[in-house]
Amino acid sequence: MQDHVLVVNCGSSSIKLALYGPEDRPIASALAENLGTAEARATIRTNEKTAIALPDHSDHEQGLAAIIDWLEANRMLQSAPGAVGHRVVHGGERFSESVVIDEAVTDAIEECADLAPLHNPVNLTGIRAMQSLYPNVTQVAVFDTAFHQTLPSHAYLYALPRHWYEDWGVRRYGFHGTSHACMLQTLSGRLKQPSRSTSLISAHLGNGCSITAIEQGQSVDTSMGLTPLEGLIMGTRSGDVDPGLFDFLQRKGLDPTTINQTLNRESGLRGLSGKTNDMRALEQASLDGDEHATVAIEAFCFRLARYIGAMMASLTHCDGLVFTGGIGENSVRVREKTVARLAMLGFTLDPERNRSHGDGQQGAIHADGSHPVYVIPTDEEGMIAADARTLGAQNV
Ligand SMILES: Nc1ncnc2c1ncn2[C@@H]1O[C@H](COP(=O)(O)OP(=O)(O)O)[C@@H](O)[C@H]1O
Ligand SMILES: CC(=O)OP(=O)(O)O
Ligand SMILES: [Mg+2]
Repeated sequence: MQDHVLVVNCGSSSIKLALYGPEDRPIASALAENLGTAEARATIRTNEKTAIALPDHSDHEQGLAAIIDWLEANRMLQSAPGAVGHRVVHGGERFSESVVIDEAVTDAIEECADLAPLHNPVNLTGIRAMQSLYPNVTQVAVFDTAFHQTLPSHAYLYALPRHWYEDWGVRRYGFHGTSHACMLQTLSGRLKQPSRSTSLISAHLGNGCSITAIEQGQSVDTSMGLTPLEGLIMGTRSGDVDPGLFDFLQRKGLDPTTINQTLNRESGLRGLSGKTNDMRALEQASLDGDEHATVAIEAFCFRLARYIGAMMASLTHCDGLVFTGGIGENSVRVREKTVARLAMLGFTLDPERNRSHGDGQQGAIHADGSHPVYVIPTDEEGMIAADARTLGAQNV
């Protein structure tokens, strides 16, 4: 298929959109933020960055329409795209690969909304908006959960009454699968070996953070669970807490919705620092002597190191520990502090390699004699575009 491909990732109040040219070359990306508020705005990056005006209180549909109008007016998209790929966060147990969206698929995404109330409803909004803009174009869903459908039952079952799983689907699903799959693909390419022979630990550290053990090309353990709240400390999410906390807080007078919102939006780095969820800002604050910022970074790295240790127990072999996502690719300090705790497991960084690969370029950063450690940029949009193009071509 020689057409353009659009990739759409709808968050609760934002849209990330990427436009790919005929040879899978990224041509433009757009970010619309604060949707539904008076501060709604969008920026488009091509060779340069352009801010575009959005009507007050623009919703997802208006935001998408404004971005697409701009791309058309600036001749980047001269006709309808060949396919649109959508990031869908929760696919439950139903989807182990990307699919062409039809009514049965949108129904299934809606059924999973209970499991990802912050993500799936807005993902559907994005799908419906693009269906109404481009009714004749193939729309493809790419699920964060799909790559983790290989998890063995000992890894995905919680130690809870069995019927909660059987009746309600209470199990660990895992997320960021597209990014972890990207790490598998990139590392295999780098090591010049097939994916099915590659084993690694992939740490995706963005606003959401998760870590996955991949054994011979398959996800065998991961830190996120029923929802994207479990596991590592994240920008605004707590990660693991004692389940006894819920009863305690309810007895303090907090209702379940408030508790859930607080764990998702006011916790993690933001909660610990009392300041921000932005790792770069925290690093600066810590250098300026802010003790809460220093503790937040320390806690983040401590939890991450513990999880890396746990993931080692899920593997029989490890071709590498891989850091990715905005923090994983860019934070020299997080990598340094985390790996410093892993000497007993055979990981040591080379400080100069760690620093020089801190600019987001792919590369090995371990000291000679250490188990391998890599920094590899993630490309979730590129992976989604590739699936959309393949399925779009099969669907003409
Ligand atoms: N140079 C940097 N040093 C430290 N942290 C960084 C740097 N650049 C980006 N980050 C952090 O990366 C995080 C965002 O990651 P990103 O993968 O872009 O997020 P998202 O999950 O929304 O795609 C933020 O905490 C940001 O501060
Ligand atoms: C699933 C998830 O955590 O997504 P994000 O990192 O985009 O918040
Ligand atoms: Mg990202």
